[in-house]
Amino acid sequence: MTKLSVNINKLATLRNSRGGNMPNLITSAKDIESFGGQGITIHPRPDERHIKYQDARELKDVVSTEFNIEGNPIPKFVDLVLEVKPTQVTLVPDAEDAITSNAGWDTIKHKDFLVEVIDTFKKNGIRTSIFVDPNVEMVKGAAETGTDRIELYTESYALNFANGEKEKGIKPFVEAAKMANKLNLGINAGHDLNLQNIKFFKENIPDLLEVSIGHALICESIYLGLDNVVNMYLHRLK
Ligand SMILES: CC(=O)[C@@H](O)[C@H](O)COP(=O)(O)O
Ligand SMILES: NCC(=O)COP(=O)(O)O
Repeated sequence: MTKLSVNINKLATLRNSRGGNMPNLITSAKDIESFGGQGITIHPRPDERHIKYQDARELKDVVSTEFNIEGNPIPKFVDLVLEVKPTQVTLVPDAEDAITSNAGWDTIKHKDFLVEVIDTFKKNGIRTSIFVDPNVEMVKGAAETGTDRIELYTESYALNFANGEKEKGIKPFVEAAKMANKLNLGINAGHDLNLQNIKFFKENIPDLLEVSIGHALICESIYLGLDNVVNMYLHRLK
């Protein structure tokens, strides 16, 4: 079974745009779980433009499914994760000014760093995952870091799928996943997955353990919820 972990970064972006506490992340996380979501993902960035470090602390007390914290393991991120102790930490090599994640780790070049930081998290009972491009050499490098899982960076798949080239898009992911299976690495995936492209991805990736989905899921929730809410307003305005 593939678990769905809902990334709530975008809810925090919306909340922060007005100050105040709407939408409320704690209520939203609980609701997502009550609707069947099997995990909550957050990706606090150094500028805290969406998820704030304090959100991570508060969510820890209410998330009863899997809590996944993603981010670049700079010292303050490492301290936060060690304090919060989520189920899983996903290491992402994103630059401070990145609009969103845009590359996986070079697991060969950064092997020593990754070995050290993964060891720290694992000693604290936190499952580790590292964000990688669908590249067999990077998967082999990931296995050497001691990580429990990899997260396949799916932007290229999503782009190819949207361009009508799903077979071309999925191919490197199938190869990377087969290598991960061979090396006993668990497989997660994420970035730009959506209601259109998720089924084909799931059907083709052997032993896909978890997907984390945020941007599209929140947009789709707006598209699919607008009809209902507009009509609720109209009803009250009668
Ligand atoms: C690692 C990954 O792909 C996601 O965490 C994605 O980067 C979401 O982050 P933003 O919501 O900041 O775009
Ligand atoms: N790890 C990927 C994630 O959490 C969500 O990415 P996206 O769906 O917001 O692109």
